Amino acid sequence: MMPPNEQESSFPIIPGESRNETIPVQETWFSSPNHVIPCLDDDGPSHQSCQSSVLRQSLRPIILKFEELTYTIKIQSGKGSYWFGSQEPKQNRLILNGVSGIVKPGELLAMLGPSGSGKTTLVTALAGRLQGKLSGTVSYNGAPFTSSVKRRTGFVTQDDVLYPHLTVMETLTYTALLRLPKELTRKEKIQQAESVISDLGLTRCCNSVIGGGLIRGISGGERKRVSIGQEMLVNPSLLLLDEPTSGLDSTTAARIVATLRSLARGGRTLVTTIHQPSSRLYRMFDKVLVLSDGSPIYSGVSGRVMEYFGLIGFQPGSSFVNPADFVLDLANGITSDTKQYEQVEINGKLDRLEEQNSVKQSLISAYKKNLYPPLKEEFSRAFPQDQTVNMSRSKTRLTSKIDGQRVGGCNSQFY
Ligand SMILES: Nc1ncnc2c1ncn2[C@@H]1O[C@H](COP(=O)(O)OP(=O)(O)OP(=O)(O)O)[C@@H](O)[C@H]1O
Repeated sequence: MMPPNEQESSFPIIPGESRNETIPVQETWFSSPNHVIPCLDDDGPSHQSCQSSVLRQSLRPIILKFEELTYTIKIQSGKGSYWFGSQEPKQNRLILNGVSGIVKPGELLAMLGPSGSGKTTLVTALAGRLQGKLSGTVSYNGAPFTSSVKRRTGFVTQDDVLYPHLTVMETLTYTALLRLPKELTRKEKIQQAESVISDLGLTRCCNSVIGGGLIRGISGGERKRVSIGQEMLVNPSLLLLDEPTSGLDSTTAARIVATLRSLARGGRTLVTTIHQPSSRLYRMFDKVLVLSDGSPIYSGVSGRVMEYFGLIGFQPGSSFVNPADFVLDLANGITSDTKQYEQVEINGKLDRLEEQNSVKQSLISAYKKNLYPPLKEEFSRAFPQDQTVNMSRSKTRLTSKIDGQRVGGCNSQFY
């Protein structure tokens, strides 16, 4: 990890590009999104759920912190007989490479990246469910994953498992009866299920069967909302979701993300992976983490993503671009200069792979140089007593020139 130079701007200028050397960093560039105000008394969209003091008590704010997560798997080379097993030695494959971030109660973090970039692997690791060799640290309020954290964590996987013969109401009622604390009466548990059905807009289909396989049931979007509802029922303090909007129309997707944001504003910590959000969805995220082949290229406030990439020399082709499309292109190594990739494919020339890899590498280096040091400082501020992370308290400062004046201290609050 290269510490940025104290005296000069640490934003690299990409060689070969006519990029601006003066970096207009604003003082507020690293500040937290000021609209994020967790309110522990407001229970998000579910006002009825506030009725239960037991559930309200179960909401304990969780600061989720993950640092330098690296995950490697061993894979067979593919040579050899399928039936009798390969004689080739297994090879290591790096799935996550030095991924870090911090999410606080009241915030919604979206993980973006191309297919196969490691989003599901990362969210599974944060949910404490990843098998295999994971290095780095994940902490919940400065402590490791415990059964108490597990009880307060909800995880909505991409492939939900629901009983096809039960109705929506039955599914959520049975979940409530099974998962809610015994201090609640049966009536209160059923009320909680009804409240979640209403919050998630499932009233219209609450008596329809889930379906699946040969049984026709509720739609894919409704099914996804039932899965989210199952986790919402227990009022988790930390809610992790893998692709909650995949396969949904933009209105339903926006409704789900708005619900997630409301849940966050109610004092919860929300993390979701998302494949290709529209700009409407993107605006609802507080923070984003962008992965490229398992390595981070951005981790921070969502509203500053365009500014950051602009500062390191990557501008979008037009001023009206969806930030998500722009960062996904970058994560694939595609810049506005190399944007003629459609043409490239038509011509059958895929020899731009090398160029794309070099763009990815420069974005990964820029992240390490510019974003990781202030993030590391934020870690030490969030939990100075944290024993789970061995941090070097480097006094790195990002400095820049604005109109000839040196502006320092931008490391103060990236998050
Ligand atoms: N157990 C495993 N065995 C083999 N490959 C794996 C395993 N786990 C993850 N991978 C590989 O790791 C990479 C990241 O997978 P992951 O599912 O995390 O990506 P993703 O960003 O969520 O993709 P998508 O958006 O398509 O769901 C993929 O290339 C995947 O094939």
